[in-house]
Amino acid sequence: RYLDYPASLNNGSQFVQRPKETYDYIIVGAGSAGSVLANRLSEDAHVTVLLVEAGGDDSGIPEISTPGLTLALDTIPDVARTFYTEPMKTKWPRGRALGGSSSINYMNYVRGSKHDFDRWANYTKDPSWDYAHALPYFKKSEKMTDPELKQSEFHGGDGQLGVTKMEARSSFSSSILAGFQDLGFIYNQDYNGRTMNGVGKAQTTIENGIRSSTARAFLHPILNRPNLDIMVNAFVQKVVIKDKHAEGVEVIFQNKKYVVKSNKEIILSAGAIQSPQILMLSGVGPKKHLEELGIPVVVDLPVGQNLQDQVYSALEFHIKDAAVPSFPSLRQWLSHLQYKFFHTGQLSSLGIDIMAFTSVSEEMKQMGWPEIHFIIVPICFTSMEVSNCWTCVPYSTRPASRGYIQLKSKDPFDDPVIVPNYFHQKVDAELNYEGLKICQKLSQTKSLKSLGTSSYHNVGDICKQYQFDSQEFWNCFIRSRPDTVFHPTGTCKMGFSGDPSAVLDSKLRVIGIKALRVADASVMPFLVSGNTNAATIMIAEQASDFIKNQS
Ligand SMILES: Cc1cc2nc3c(=O)[nH]c(=O)nc-3n(C[C@H](O)[C@H](O)[C@H](O)COP(=O)(O)OP(=O)(O)OC[C@H]3O[C@@H](n4cnc5c(N)ncnc54)[C@H](O)[C@@H]3O)c2cc1C
Repeated sequence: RYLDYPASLNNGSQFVQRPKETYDYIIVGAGSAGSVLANRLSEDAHVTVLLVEAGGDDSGIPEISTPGLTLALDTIPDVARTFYTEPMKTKWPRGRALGGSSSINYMNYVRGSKHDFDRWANYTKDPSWDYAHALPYFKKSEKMTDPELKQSEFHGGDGQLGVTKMEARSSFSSSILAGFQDLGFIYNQDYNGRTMNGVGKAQTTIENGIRSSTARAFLHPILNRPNLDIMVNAFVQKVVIKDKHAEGVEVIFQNKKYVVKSNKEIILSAGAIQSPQILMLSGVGPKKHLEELGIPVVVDLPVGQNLQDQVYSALEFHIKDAAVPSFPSLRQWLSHLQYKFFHTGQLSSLGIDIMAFTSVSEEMKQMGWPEIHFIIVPICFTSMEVSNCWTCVPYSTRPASRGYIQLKSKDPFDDPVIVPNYFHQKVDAELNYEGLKICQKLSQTKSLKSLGTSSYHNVGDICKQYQFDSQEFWNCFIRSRPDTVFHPTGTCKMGFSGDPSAVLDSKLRVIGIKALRVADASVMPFLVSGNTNAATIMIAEQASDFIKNQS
């Protein structure tokens, strides 16, 4: 079966063609977390590190490096692997190249609230995860380029990950900024600072107009480190565990199977879908489920449970003045030239310039812990209309619904079963409804009206059995078209000692197995109040120190 596995991205000579028999550390997956771990662990010249990535080299693919071409990534074969949820077929792409999902994501740099990290620390009973301990790790990896924010106590300027603060350059962006303020949102100049609530300019993982994926930030500068081997187009099918000790990994590479051993530790960073899949294929997972598939059980753990993902139903609006200038050929040509020579202009960003956060309940308002995140996109998704249309995406930041991931079969190349249970908890739909009402009001503000924002673009024929604009109507609307914010997490959850729902201890060690950790988005016990790339990078920074300090 593995002979069919696609390997079409570049497999350049700087990558390993034949792995050594043994390394000190083996990292599975070169995504947001794995790239950081590879960099930090190989800083010590006395240890050897192998990084194994299922996808290929990310360099030389303009759709990855050029922020304005992100949506065109859909047309590039093999930079992503697309999974589908059940029972509703929502598309879940995951990056499959160096940089993983950070090579295909929308580059919003949102860390989450300090309350999110304090919640992790309270839950795991481990202060390493509280905000006071997390903040230095966020700052460590960050290379903030905004001169004002760079001076702030909340930001770092000397790290690897380029972060830029967007400008409200177009009349559309400045109208959105003003529109939220018309609704009473305060202007917040840094949602990654003291508080998240309010409206402000987006921060993005872009440096000098180029996507700062974790591959570009953490791997490209160290490709020549002699103690770091990187295998691309190499697929790990399981961890070899003997006497509850992780000894090595089985890797499929160029149609051959290799068993590579580790002297110290194996770290799974294959993401929230594939880290639990690899664990289950290795015999670590829910006993009954593994037995049904005939997989010998090594440790009975709730792997794949606790799946959390943010979900939304968005509203799209027509607009008279184009949100994104349309691309007649001359303009397109100039835009490409401008980008080629200066890395500026329309192609240097994805056009998401403004973000807003709000709380609904009085308690959350007092705490400043946002319950809804608004992402404003200057195009319409349902029709991919790039002009005269904009989208308001409101999503509940900390959904209460929980789903799960299970194996479909023993075949490592089979997609797992993904059941997100979107809107199973009523409160998630209620918050989406609150968000949609704010989107409606936003479209009616003086600032948006002056641009000619008019009727809805995506309401159409849907839910016609209900009176338009009634709560029943919106309830039906929300449930009939849920879409992912692309933030699956929690499927290898860390927990407190004795926690029956945990897969990992609070230092990210797989419970009951020696020399095996997980470090990626799957370890989060609860979603953060925003996007997940920054928090995943922070997790990898912490994990690197746990490993170096042998804690
Ligand atoms: C379309 C999209 C838009 C997003 N937008 C944003 C955004 O704007 N801001 C934000 O903060 N977050 C965003 N995210 C989410 C964010 O990018 C992810 O949460 C984050 O990248 C997850 O990091 P990770 O290390 O857990 O996994 P990944 O980055 O997905 O890395 C996993 C890696 O492991 C590799 N792998 C998997 N299985 C194997 C195997 N068996 N053998 C070898 N290698 C394997 C994969 O190929 C991949 O490279 C977005 C995600 C997507 C998909």
